Order: sequence, then C-alpha cells, then structure tokens
Amino acid sequence: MRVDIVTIFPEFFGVLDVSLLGRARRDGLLELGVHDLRQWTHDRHRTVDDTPYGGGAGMVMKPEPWGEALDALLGDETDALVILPTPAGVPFTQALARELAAESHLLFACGRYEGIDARVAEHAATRARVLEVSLGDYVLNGGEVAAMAMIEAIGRLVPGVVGNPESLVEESHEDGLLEHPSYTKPQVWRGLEVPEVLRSGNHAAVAAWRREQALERTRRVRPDLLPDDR
Ligand SMILES: N#Cc1c(N)n[nH]c1-c1ccc2c(Cl)cn(Cc3cccnc3)c2c1
Repeated sequence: MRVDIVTIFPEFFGVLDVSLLGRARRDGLLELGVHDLRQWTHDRHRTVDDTPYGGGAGMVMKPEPWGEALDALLGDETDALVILPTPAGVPFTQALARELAAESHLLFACGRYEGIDARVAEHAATRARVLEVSLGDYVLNGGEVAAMAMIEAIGRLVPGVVGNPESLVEESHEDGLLEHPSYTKPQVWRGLEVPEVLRSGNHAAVAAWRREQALERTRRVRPDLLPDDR
C-alpha cells in the first residue's frame, strides 16, 4: 500500500518513521510520502489561504495549490482514494479502517484554517474516489491528527504489518464488542489477584470468560454498540 500525505506541517508526520509503521516501511509493506503543500505555491509568501467568500471568521485554503498537488501525486492514476479529514465527514470506524486497508493507494489531504475550498473535493472526484472522513465528534485544528490516527489504524491492518495476525482478532471493535480485560504476571499485585479461570489451563473456560467479560464491558461502557438482543 502507498500512502501520500499533503500538509503544511510535514514535520508532523516524522513519527511515522518509528514503531510498527516504521518497520512496515522498511519491510516494503507500506510506502509513505509526506509532501509540503507549499511546494505547489508560486508567490513569494507561499500563500495557501485566503478570506472566505460570503464573509465569516477565519481563512479558507486556496484551491490552486491543492489542485496542483493532486495533479502531481495522482497523475493519470485512476484507482487512488483521496481521503479528506473533516469534521463534516463520515465517521472513521474499525470497519472503515478494514476496508481502507485493502486499498493500493491512499492520499490524505490534510487541511488547516477553516477548511479547504469545496471545489478541491469536487474536482478531485472527477479523477479519483474521494472520501470525506471524520475522526470523531469533536473539533481539531486541522486534518493532521486525524490522518495520523487513521493511517495507524489502517496501516496495522495491512497484511504482514502486525507480526501475529491473531492479535488483531480479539481487539476492541473487531467483533463489534469492546475487548476483554488483560492480565500478566505477577499473579497477585497490591492484593489484587488474576482471575483464577485465566490460570486454569482450561482453554474453553478462558474463551467463555473472555467473551462474557467483553459483553459485560460493552453493555456497561458502550451499550450503543450492542443490538437490542445482546
Ligand atoms: N477528521 C477530522 C476532524 C475532527 N474529528 N475534528 N476536527 C477535524 C478537522 C479535520 C480537518 C480540518 C481542517 Cl481542513 C480544518 N480544520 C479546523 C476546523 C475547525 C473547526 C471547523 N472546521 C474546521 C479541521 C478539523
């Protein structure tokens, strides 16, 4: 999978060189390109924003640099998916992350200010699939944090990136439930003991306990994830 990121803060994505995704890049499982939007400006001040038509507070990102950036990064390619983080997007979920992990080329357009001129998404849709996605129902200052979270959630689902694929199965949201609590040594810590069933060696009993714990935790913390009959 190739991931391109366009942003006015390219240094923000330096962290993608370390940890899991850093190794995936070195193993050739993920290709990452981070691009400074200002390389597609042509004025002395490298201007990327201007005042909004119709008035209002803040500034809007100009369409011209974005258009040239997408021209340069998409070329004649037709199967890229352009992802625009925005508070007004569809919710980013584990299911969507799983879908996006199957893509061959993702381009994240990370805006700032009050947003990107709407014609950028409109014109991009004439040459690629475009998805406006929101990380969640709160407001960030730009698209970078959202893109970072999405790239991590998607990247770890790309086959081969996570060493043991089994570890992806029992995670929160993978089966629609929150994950069961986890324990490791010591057996007793500050008077708190690891549940006996986890030390029983009875794999069926462990699986049943973990399932029940996941259901109970989901009912308590995220009842909205449960259909009425669960
Ligand atoms: N994804 C996501 C997401 C989220 N969940 N919260 N905020 C964002 C997000 C994504 C992209 C931009 C761009 Cl471009 C500019 N801003 C700042 C802003 C602030 C208030 C209203 N409009 C825009 C962005 C916020």
